[in-house]
Amino acid sequence: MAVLEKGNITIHTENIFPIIKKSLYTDHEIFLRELISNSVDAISKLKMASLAGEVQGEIEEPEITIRLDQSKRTLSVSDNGIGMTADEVKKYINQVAFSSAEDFITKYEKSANDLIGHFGLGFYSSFMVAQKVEIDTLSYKEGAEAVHWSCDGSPEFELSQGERTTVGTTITLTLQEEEKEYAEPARVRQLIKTYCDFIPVKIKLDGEQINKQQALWKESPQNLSKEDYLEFYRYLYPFQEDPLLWVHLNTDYPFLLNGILYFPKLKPDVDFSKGQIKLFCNQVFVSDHCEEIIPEFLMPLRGVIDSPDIPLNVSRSALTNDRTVRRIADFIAKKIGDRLKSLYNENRDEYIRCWEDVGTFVKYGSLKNEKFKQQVEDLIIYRTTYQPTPATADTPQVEVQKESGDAWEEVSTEESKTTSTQPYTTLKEYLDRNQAKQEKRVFYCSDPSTQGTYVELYKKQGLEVLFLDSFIDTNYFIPFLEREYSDVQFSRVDSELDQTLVEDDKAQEIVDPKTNKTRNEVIKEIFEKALNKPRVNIKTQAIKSDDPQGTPPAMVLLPEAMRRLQEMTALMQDRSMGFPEDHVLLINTSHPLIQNILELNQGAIIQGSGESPTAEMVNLMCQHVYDLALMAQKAFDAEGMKAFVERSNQVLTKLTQK
Ligand SMILES: Nc1ncnc2c1ncn2[C@@H]1O[C@H](COP(=O)(O)OP(=O)(O)OP(=O)(O)O)[C@@H](O)[C@H]1O
Repeated sequence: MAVLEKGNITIHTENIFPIIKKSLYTDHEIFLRELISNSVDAISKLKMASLAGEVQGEIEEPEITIRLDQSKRTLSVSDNGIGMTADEVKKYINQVAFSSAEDFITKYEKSANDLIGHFGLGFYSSFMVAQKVEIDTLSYKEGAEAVHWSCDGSPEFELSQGERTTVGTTITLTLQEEEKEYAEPARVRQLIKTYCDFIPVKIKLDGEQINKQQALWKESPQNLSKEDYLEFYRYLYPFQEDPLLWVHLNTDYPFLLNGILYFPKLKPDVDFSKGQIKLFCNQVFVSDHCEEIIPEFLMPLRGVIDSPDIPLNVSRSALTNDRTVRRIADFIAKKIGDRLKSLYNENRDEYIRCWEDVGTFVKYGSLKNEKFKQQVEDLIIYRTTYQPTPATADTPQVEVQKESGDAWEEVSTEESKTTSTQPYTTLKEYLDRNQAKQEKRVFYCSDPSTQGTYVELYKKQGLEVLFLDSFIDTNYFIPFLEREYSDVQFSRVDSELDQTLVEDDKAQEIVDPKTNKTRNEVIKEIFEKALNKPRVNIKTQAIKSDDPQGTPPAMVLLPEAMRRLQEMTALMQDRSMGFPEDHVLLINTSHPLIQNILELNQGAIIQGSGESPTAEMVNLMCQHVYDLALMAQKAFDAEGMKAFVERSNQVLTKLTQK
């Protein structure tokens, strides 16, 4: 075999190999992905040359073959791509690759950990696992001669005449002893499945094709069915619930990007910081972590993004600041917003069905990203007590933007086809509808289980209440809404009773001629005396109702400003907020029970003794009324519960005494 050239690789490669081997790549296995990517490139280059009429005759069906020999510890990757001439080997392997490797090393020597850890050295990453690398190649060019190149990891290479007879390239690695696993068929199959499953060229091992998947994101959405998208999701995320909806991304300007992003059903402990989107580059798997590419608020999404325009051989911090990456992030966010808009506008029932999960995501996105907020602010809906009748139900008009090449699909179930029973509204609709009655006030409920009584009361009086009862609502979204709608007052249903709920007809009626005290004053005094709790602010109001028996005799209120101060203090001290001792006890003077207590108390006064059985009964009743009101707020501790049970028994005994 004639040696064409023997020489030293000119750059300071003594420094390169130890670094390649040790510090740059934590995952040695990626060498195989690099070799296969090069083969795919070579195959597509040959195809292009053929289309340009540069290749004589038909080209073979593209194919990559992997051969393993465990006894010789070799692995080879063969392709029937474009091949290389001796000059090209000199240019692309000896010079270009080494010089780019040197640039690379110079740049990252000091901060090897700052590397994205993928791509960059391409072909030379083979030296992470090989003690010797050989290239056998024959160019497609007319008259080209086969070339053999070999390098044992030292700065010396050898270029000689080769024996290859078919166009293409074979790279053969003689593996280092500690890397011999890469000659095992099972290990190689697993690597191909991870990195190269979606590659559009057949990869064969032992005569069998080992990459099988169709890269669905590269297909035209028009040719895909709902089942195709679901199947693909199930393949990517096995044993997970089906996604709620998805968006197929397709653009080639100003950057090339394809992908399919799915909205999964959110788990309550969703961690917004960890992404599960898979990043591909030309159908080769790159990473499960695209935190630098995807805006944080899109992290709950799943699926695939494939873009050769995402720079992969730069540091993570450089990636975050990269202009194209920022544009890609904006593009994705916009597409997600468009997707939600179209669903909102075209299938509101379906939108509502997904809202519980999608809503958290949309609200979080609005908090995090101003542009996204502007896009979705009219799409944020709230569960409401309002019951629209078909005649008055107004469907808000939302402009829909559509671009060709995008396809929207969603999972529709049988139940979603029936009209939703839970009414939802936007804030704008709420404000418009209630302008006359409530002006610019929004009543909301943050916990239906403890504020149910209050919600009922508002509802009966025709006041509309919104439910802002998710974790994100109470902790972040309500303050956000208050900032956004600074002219609107948001009050929780248990913060105070709206004036429309009370009547003051009887309030000023004098009931004690001796002292000239009004009915309300007397009731207040009775409770103050019976409860003896200076931190509880007792108020008296008559709740308006056609059926006073149906209203609560008393309610515990937590005025908005006071409650927030307490919440904030608790948050700052990093403790959960117990039920505040300072609160308002509102006595509903129109309730028959309060009326009875008043009359009972008057009887006790006539007897002239505070210690009389009647007076004692009044005390017990007042405490009981207070406890029942607390109970509606779930504000009982163990002590309180014990006292309540004991007193209940006492009251029942007294009532049943002959
Ligand atoms: N199987 C192959 N067939 C033909 N040419 C090849 C093959 N493998 C490598 N080459 C040539 O060698 C060059 C250097 O390859 P290398 O993998 O180092 O870098 P790259 O592919 O250009 O970039 P990347 O860093 O993205 O891998 C390629 O650009 C190509 O011209």
